[in-house]
Amino acid sequence: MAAEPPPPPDPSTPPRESNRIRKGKKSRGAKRPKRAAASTSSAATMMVEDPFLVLAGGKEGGFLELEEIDEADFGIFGGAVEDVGDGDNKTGKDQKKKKKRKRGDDDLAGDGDLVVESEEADKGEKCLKRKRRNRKKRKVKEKVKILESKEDVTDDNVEDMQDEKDSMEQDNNDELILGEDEVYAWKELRLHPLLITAMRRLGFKEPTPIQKACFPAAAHQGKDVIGAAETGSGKTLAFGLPILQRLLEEQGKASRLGREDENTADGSSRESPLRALILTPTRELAKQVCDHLKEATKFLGIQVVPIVGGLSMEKQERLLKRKPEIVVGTPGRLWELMSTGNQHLAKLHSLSFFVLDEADRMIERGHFHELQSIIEMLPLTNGSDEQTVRTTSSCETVPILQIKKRQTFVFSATLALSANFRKKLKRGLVTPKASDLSSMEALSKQAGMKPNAEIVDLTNASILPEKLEECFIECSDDDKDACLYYILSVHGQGRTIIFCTSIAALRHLSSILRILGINVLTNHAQMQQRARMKSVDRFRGSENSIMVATDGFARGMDFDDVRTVIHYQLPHSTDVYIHRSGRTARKSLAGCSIALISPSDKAKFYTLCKSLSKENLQQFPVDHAYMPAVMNRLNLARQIDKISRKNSQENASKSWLQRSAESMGLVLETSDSEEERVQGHKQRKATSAHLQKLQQDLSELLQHPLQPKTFSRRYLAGAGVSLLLQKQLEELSKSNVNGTGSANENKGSRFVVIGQDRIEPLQALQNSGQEVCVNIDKQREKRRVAENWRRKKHQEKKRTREQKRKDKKKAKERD
Ligand SMILES: Nc1ncnc2c1ncn2[C@@H]1O[C@H](COP(=O)(O)OP(=O)(O)OP(=O)(O)O)[C@@H](O)[C@H]1O
Repeated sequence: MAAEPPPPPDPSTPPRESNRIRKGKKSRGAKRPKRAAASTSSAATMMVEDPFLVLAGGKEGGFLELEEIDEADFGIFGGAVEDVGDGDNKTGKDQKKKKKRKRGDDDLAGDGDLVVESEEADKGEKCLKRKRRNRKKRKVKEKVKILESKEDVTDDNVEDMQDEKDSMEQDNNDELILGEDEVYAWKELRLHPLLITAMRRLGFKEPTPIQKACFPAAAHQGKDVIGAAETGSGKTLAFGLPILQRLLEEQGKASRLGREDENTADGSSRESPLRALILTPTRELAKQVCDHLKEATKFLGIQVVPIVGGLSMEKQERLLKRKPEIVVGTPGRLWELMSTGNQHLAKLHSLSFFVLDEADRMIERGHFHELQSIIEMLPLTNGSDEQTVRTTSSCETVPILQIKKRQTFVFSATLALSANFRKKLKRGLVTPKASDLSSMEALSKQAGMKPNAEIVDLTNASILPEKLEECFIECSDDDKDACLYYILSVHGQGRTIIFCTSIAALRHLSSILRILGINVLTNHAQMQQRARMKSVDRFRGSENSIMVATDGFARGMDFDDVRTVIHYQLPHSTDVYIHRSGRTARKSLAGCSIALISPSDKAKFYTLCKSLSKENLQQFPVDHAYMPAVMNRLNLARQIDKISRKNSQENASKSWLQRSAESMGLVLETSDSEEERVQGHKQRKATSAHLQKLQQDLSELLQHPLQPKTFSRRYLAGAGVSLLLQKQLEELSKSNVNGTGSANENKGSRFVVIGQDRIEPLQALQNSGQEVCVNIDKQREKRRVAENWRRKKHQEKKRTREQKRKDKKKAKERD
């Protein structure tokens, strides 16, 4: 097993660097992405004291404690727990601001000041309000939890709970982003009023095409749905909203019939049966779908819980005891709980929705057995449309509701159905064997898909996001690290995902990048589930975070504004490439996907381009002047990595030997002679000194921003001087005028480093990317034409030479 990556060489190492202005035309960067703008002015003021400060990278992401993750998952009202931490500090600041405002009023500040102050006052007030609300919500949640855990719920308690819920609803109204008349499109769909409010709160003005296409069939006509649309198109709510609509309609019916009161009085109001079971192929996706649905069900009193492997089973059993209506999980853990007789999961007769998300992935090897077992547990769906469920278990009463037949939703980013699938379904011709889940058709049929299912296929030839810009860099296998480091340190701005196909490559890469002072997160199948969830949360938490992940991360994960996706290794299939690239350019934002192509990747790459019908692709512009500096650092990092790995492997095997000996009650004796021991000691000392030296050298290099070979400290380029640079120059000249004349004393030896804001990969590509033909057939044709031309030329030359020789010979003979 590979050792854990070693820590970075020096904690003081600046995490990431910025370009510097240099002589020549390369100072592009006049256009800046919006997000960087906020930091510009503060960075400029920092520069005079410590020019390198402005070069420091982005802020670290919030590191969620496990308990926090758990709380966020399992909130009663379905909403994620809002950030109420460090409230004291912030409140303190707010109070200070308030005082300041008061003083400002008294001092009768100028107009501009007043505007700023009143804006601040508004902000402060909003902030306080939000905090009060959060505190209140927390209290309510705690109270509800306590009440629910009590076995004897009294009428008073129930009334209290209702009051608190009412006040939450009031809060809900306060949080609305959109006005009532802005959500006309949802009303047209006849979405439940409470869901419309939820959409207003989420700021979702209108349904996405897949939601619009699925909702009427699923919610109003009660049909099964097979849905396919590009990644990031809102598939979660496409199946989520019909589920919530029906649950809310049934709640409404029940309360109209006065049954809710009855149930509440006997304390079983929250003991609802399982109504929707959503299966996802990965744990991360399950958590994401769950969080997304929780967002939508906030204030609705519908519980959604995630059931995934890798987390405590006891805790999940406790969660299921709360009888959540919606369970989102992965087949493995769900089946584990079902097969051990979990009562809530066993009540599948009450199930109204069975959902398979990312179904194409689900049918890949690995999930077969559990998926098959779960599907076999499902009651048959061909009962009557309206069946009354009265089943009771020994200890619980299932509310008597008119439960319609179960609906099946199968969603995916790609749709691999035969042209006559619907006909086959209708005629009952899709008759998979009991164990056949190898295709979407067989899976859909086995899951109970009915013949009148709605098939919504919004995929088209190019299912990659519209605003995605794809490009590639041609390099040797060995240079992939260098290219990657170049992108991250020269351009790297914004959230980035680096995809590897193998865990070994991921480990190597993340270790090297960390040694180079780039703080990367990792996510792969051999990590502990909690660690994976933490890394996802940290990735979400910072807008400059970098994730190195394997393909498990490629599907369905939804992050705000991932700016760049880098394919360090090419995926094995076009499908995975689409999913990987689809992590960026979501929600109509632009994004960039860069593939690193080594000679051994070429054939695969051309096939991929062909299957995506791409004739030309842009080449990412790499400024080779940076490469010597990149290679310097990389060579040091590789040496450090090699030594550290060797050391940690030795330590691991030594401690294993010791542990084994101890467990057998043996004393470990070394067979080494005294001389060998001394020799070994000396060698270790020398290695450690060498390691230290390497680390020191690297950390010295990392203290300076990466410079191109042609960089001159004496001259500034006139063109393309960015706003940040202009401000820094202004500051610099001011500080010189203000009497820090000592700088002039020794002009030759002193220089000032000026931070240039970086341009992100997408912008670099747009500025100077070059289109290259990636159609292998065309390339072959071109090569053949060129070859023919060369051959012809060669023959022509040969003929001329021959002719000349003959002419000479003839001339000689004549003489
Ligand atoms: N109607 C809407 N309006 C605006 N944003 C929406 C709407 N519906 C969903 N979203 C947002 O779009 C993003 C993508 O949604 P979702 O994760 O459901 O996409 P997806 O199709 O499942 O993607 P993937 O195939 O990658 O899983 C989410 O952040 C979600 O909040």
